[in-house]
Amino acid sequence: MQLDLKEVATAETVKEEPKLSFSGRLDAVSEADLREKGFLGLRKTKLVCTVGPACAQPEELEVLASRGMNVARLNMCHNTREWHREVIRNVKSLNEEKGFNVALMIDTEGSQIHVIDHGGSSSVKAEDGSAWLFTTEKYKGFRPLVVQVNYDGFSEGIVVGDELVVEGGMASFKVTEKIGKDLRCTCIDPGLLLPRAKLSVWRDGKLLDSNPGLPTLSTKDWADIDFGISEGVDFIAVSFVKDANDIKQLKSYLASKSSESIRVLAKIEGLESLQNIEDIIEASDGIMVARGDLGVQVPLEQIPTIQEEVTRLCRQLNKPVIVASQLLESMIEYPIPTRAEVADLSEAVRQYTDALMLSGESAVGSYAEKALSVLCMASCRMELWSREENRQSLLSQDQLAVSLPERIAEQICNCAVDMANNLSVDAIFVYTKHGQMASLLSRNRPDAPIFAFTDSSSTRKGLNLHWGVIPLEVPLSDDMEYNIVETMNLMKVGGALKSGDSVLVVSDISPTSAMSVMSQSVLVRTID
Ligand SMILES: Nc1ncnc2c1ncn2[C@@H]1O[C@H](COP(=O)(O)OP(=O)(O)O)[C@@H](O)[C@H]1O
Ligand SMILES: C=C(OP(=O)(O)O)C(=O)O
Ligand SMILES: [K+]
Ligand SMILES: [Mg+2]
Repeated sequence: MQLDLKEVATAETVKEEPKLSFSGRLDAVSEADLREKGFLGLRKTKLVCTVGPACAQPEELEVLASRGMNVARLNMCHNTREWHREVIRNVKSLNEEKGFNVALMIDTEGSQIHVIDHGGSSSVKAEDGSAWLFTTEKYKGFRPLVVQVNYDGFSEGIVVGDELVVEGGMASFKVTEKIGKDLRCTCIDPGLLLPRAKLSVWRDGKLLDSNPGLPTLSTKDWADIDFGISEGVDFIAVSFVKDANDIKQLKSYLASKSSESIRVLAKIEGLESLQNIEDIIEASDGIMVARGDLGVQVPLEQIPTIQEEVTRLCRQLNKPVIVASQLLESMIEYPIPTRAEVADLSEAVRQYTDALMLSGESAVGSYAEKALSVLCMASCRMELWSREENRQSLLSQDQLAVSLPERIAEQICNCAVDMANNLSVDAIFVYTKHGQMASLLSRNRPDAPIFAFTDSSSTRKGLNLHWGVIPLEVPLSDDMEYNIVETMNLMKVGGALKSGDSVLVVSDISPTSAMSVMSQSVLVRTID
């Protein structure tokens, strides 16, 4: 259906509505990218950066934001709440003053067992056959051959003969004696002990659940969550999720605090989370494949297939997924990545992950900006290749929805993307309240970018994690014609839409009952 835009724009039926506000403008980065590279040049894969001492100053955050950071992650394992508060406020000021749209994520510490900073040099070598004491005693300073462990109950359930493995294999120790809560051990696999290195316990080649009594969310985590609510973050990533109840519990807490708009992400980093993976994905608003701790709990050679399977399941169940940890680890120290790192992150992009994440590369590394541009360039290159190879046509998508209105929305989005690809439209516009149709369009990984117009600031921030979606906040009217004309004008003013461009339009802003079938629409417009 081809419509004459000029005719629509001058039609008398157009109501007087408030003009689109400043926030309705395209974010500064998409606008610049669009001008430089055009619609098809826009990056689809989203980028998450962990903020640490190396990038926390406003100027440093601005560099990351202008280079494409979509989400700033704060790892609550480290530093003080005051420090994190300052970062959150700096990011929000940047958004307001410089027109960025960076969302904020806090990541809980969770109940993990790790080595306490030993106060010595940044790493300590454990020699083969050397005798060590793992203790819960609290002391300051460095003692040779003693390792301080953070959790008082860490040795419960551990017996003589068990193995303590540091960071998934940096070093291993055999338990030779239990002395109260402490363990005497012999190093059987020499290596390095880094500050805060994580510990796992193995018996007869099998991982033990060494902290069965510990809740997924500790008292400190709940305090950090309250902090996140009061600072108005957009995402909470929950570490060491065991089952769907962990997520449901947090979501009902958020609802009780009228903060249900905060999205809850489940981090897949333990054996139990893998056993309950489908339920966890269904209960959460998104997933992080946390390969760091996953590598402590499962043999490393299983991680690639777990990543691919979790990524596939997330798209199937229409939840955004982040592939995280060690993507460009060598860039913490060096200005260029290894070829293997580029191959690894490109593989995640080829699997159509929604987002990639930097950890130490941005938090403590010397080359955060360079690492981010490696992610940008490698993602764009792989996205282009996937388009040219027509890889999305290989994607099989089983039906997701159950109720009739949901099935209709899903079918509209599947067909709309098919149509957009076949017609080679320049852009897809979707008008959306809660982001549902924007995510259903994204799920199909279309060639054209999806501009999602919403009147909810939390929907806008939430959509920051979805592949190929550029969210904008605008006042929406019940009059669809008005919305279309205003947003087309908005995009024309910024120079994003030009004469001859074609746009496919989808909407879910009418009531979402079966009665709304008629008002959910797909149409294609050519700009004159
Ligand atoms: N807010 C922070 N303050 C200080 N250091 C941080 C902060 N966030 C991250 N880091 C540092 O960056 C490293 C990588 O971050 P991340 O992968 O999130 O943590 P972890 O190593 O605990 O899994 C951390 O080990 C820590 O040294
Ligand atoms: C992202 C991860 O979690 P964290 O950095 O909090 O340990 C991970 O383990 O890969
Ligand atoms: K964490
Ligand atoms: Mg982890």
